[in-house]
Amino acid sequence: MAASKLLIPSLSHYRSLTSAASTFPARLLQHPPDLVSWVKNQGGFVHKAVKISQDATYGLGLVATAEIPQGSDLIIIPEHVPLKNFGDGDHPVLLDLARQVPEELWAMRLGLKLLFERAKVGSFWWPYISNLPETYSVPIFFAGEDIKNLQYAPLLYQVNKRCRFLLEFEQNVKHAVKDLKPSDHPFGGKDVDASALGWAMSAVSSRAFRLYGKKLPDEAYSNVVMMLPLIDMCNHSFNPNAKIVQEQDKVNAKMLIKVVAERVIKQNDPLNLNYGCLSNDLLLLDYGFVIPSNPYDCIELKYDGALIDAASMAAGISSPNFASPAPWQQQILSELNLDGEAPNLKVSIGGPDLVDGRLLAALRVLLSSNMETAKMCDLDALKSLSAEAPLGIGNEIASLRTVIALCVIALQHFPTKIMDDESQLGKGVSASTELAIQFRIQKKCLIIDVMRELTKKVQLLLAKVTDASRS
Ligand SMILES: C[S@@+](CC[C@H](N)C(=O)[O-])C[C@H]1O[C@@H](n2cnc3c(N)ncnc32)[C@H](O)[C@@H]1O
Repeated sequence: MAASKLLIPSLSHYRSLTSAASTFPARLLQHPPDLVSWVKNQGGFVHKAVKISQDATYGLGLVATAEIPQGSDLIIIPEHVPLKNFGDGDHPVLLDLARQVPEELWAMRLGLKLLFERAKVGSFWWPYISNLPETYSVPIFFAGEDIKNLQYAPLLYQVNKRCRFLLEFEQNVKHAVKDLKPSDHPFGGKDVDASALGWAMSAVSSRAFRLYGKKLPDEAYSNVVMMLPLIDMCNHSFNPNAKIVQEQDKVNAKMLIKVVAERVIKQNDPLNLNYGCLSNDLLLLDYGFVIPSNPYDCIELKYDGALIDAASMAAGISSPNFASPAPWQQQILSELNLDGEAPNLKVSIGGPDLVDGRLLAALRVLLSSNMETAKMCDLDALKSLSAEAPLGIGNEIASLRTVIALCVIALQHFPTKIMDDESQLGKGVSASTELAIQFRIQKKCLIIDVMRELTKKVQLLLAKVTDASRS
């Protein structure tokens, strides 16, 4: 839903950690060491036709300088090269701080290790770290105005949460290191403020991969988050030409991490990995970019009887009863976890399913007056948009029209229209304002696309009703 007025903390007023370099995107060192050579010197492999290149939109990336056959190894890095989380023997103060980080902000844990290595004189990973971007385009660094420019409350909530965490964690870090001798100081005596913590968290969230770690007693593998030097120069595509593979080295049984060509890669093609089937919310929060027409993007709504009653009435349904369901309907809502002791009221519109299955099932059931049919119907069929009108065509038309009306309400919550957004973009705005406006344009386009798709479905159903009444 669109944003209400919130007091939004932001890290934008914090001074950058280092002086600005002249190249885009600025790196920690203006002339960092060559990463390809470093990986090779560490016993790694880099295909001779793979080079680092610069792109105006994506920053640095990897590109093929000649055609590369499908199945070729592109990069191999040995086990000691990835930057991983602290182990038991590591700095006790940092281990303790890492334990204070909530699970959902896992990137901060590895971020502490990254800051530790960044501050350490002679760090093994300095050739890698010095190649990292100096700044990130994630919304925690947006000015307050640009956070508001996102116009979408669930994302504002997440940005707010991250900013508050970083401001509080800054105090914890300061407290933890204040009485340490210089030789014990984990950051070489350097001040680590919320901006430095935000830099590290963003470096990790935008570049780390979740891979297999150690084999567990039950023969499964643990999950480990790692930063993969050079491999993390690959940019993202939902239609990637490369993938990451883990393999055991035949010589010393150590784990190798490889990037392999998934198909023929033509000369001058960028090497892309799929970072995951992520919504624009996650892409923006963790990586600082959005994908136009992202098939995994969606809008989040709260399942709320009064809101759905309003939507149903707007859709022309005479007396909907979402706010006061019958006991048998309430029973099905509980099975959908939309009612009961600890319901999950978060539902979504958009993404591959178009309409959240739980929302669709609830609409179908609450708009049905036929208890017997509804109770007999399989829950999976009720949740599936591709199931052919499981509770009848009239019920299906009413359900889909209600979703369309919910879309209209969601659209009305945005303070500006797409036309306004586009004209603002046309005037020339800062990079973060542009990103925020692109984000909200994409959300609005998504809603309109869903409405279009559902309207088509309603029209097909209406045509069926007309055909049936003629015959
Ligand atoms: C793993 S790094 C890739 C290397 C990075 N481009 C660099 O300059 O170091 C991920 C970052 O690359 C950029 N990026 C990757 N894929 C992108 C895409 N499809 N569109 C826009 N930016 C992208 C974003 O800044 C993202 O945070």
